[in-house]
Amino acid sequence: MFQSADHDPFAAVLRPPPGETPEQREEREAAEAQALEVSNRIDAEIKAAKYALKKQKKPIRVLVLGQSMSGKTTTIKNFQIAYAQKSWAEERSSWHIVILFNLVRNVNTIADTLNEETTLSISDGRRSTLTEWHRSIMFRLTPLRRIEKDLKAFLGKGSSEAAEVDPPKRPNTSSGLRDSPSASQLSLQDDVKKAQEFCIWSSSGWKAILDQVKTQSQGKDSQVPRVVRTVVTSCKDDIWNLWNDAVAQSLVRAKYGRLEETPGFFLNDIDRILSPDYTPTDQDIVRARLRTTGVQEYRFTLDKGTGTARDWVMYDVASIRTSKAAWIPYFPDITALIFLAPVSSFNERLVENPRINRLEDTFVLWKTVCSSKLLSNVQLILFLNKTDILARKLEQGIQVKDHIPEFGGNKNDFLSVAEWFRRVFKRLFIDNNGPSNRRFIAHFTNVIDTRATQHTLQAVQSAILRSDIEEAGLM
Ligand SMILES: Nc1nc2c(ncn2[C@@H]2O[C@H](COP(=O)(O)OP(=O)(O)OP(=O)(O)O)[C@@H](O)[C@H]2O)c(=O)[nH]1
Ligand SMILES: [Mg+2]
Repeated sequence: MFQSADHDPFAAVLRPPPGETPEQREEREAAEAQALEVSNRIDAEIKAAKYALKKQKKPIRVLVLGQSMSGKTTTIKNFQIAYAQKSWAEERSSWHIVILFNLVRNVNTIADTLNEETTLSISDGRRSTLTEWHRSIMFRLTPLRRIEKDLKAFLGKGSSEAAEVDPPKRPNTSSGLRDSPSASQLSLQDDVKKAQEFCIWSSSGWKAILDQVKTQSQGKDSQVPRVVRTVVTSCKDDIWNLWNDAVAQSLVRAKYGRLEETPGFFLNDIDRILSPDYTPTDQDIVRARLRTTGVQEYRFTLDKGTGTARDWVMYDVASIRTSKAAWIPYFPDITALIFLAPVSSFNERLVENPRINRLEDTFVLWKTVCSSKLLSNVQLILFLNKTDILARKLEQGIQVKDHIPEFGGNKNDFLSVAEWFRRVFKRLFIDNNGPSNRRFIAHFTNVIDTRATQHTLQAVQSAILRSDIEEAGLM
């Protein structure tokens, strides 16, 4: 209800005193102005102190580690979906060209297999399983060779797999990495030399590549995405017919197993991807494949669930295979390490060294991480990843014991196998953890399932924050 000035206590206080002389008025106004100035100064000081405090609050640093193709970058994409929606939305359309590149590679992989069959049949002196129909389709698909080459040039290093390129070499850069190891780490000097490659390459992360795509799409190379779309669209029927041909499928299966389960496979989505109004979905983006080279740094502000915002820096550490942990001293102040173990790889061999089983290689890397004294205060979080592919392989009857003899006569169903793998990782953790009192934390994941992964990330966030608080001695 309206109150008259007579009943308003503030109006009463602020009203000039009755009978105030002009001198008294001047004096009063000067005092009021001074009081206002002091109040403004205090406000500014509080603001500056708050800002300094915020700046002082160190970000939480998380290493993401695992062999090539284990799902490190895909895990970080999930963090971006959860905590950096704006930049995720901005990048969405740029993924289109990466997805087209993946699709073109799928087609050329099939064409390579068919070419091989032609060569082999000639050298074996037998009749090829291919017909004139195959040959004419392959002829019409030859422009896709040139398209793949152009796209590789357009997208840069990340578009070639590790086996296709020389190991990266570059001088060290800054961005949160230590310039040189401390005195206590001098024994690692030799390894450190080899670790030159573990520097942050701002030029090869997916963000840098997408920025480049954006810039090039506006500049002189702007015709590349348009030409790619036009050429691929003109080949669409041939691509679809070839992919659905029984002879081609059996040759591809004999060489690669199920091509549709390999990373960056988009042939079954060709209609959708080539439709004029196509925009990549979250699912398409997490399935797209771009290799990471060197070490990439990603920053997020995480505030969901905790009430207070906190900056996180995540390092996507690619190209790590060495069991000598030369790279460790380069990452100071790490709170947690997310380790990606692709459990579906139990029947695969390393591309770089076909004598080594991929999962056994992961066991070795995990052991190195668990036993590292430099990481002894770092909370380890294990993602037993690619469980969807593991389940499919076991359903197809692939026997774990044929590839990992220690598995022996255990049951070959998903639950038994997954639990057996978890126990192996846990045993390696316990045996190599030393005096550290950190807990064993493991999650079964399929990081291309963005919904399920969001739940895992919440648990991961809580575990990491808890570890950060414990380290600060607040618990
Ligand atoms: N089906 C399935 N695919 C996955 C999963 N995790 C990752 N992928 C796919 O596997 C491919 C490789 O994943 P990345 O995240 O690029 O692997 P990475 O560890 O970053 O590999 P590098 O950059 O070579 O070190 C991508 O095409 C992903 O979509 C998973 O849990 N299930
Ligand atoms: Mg990567």
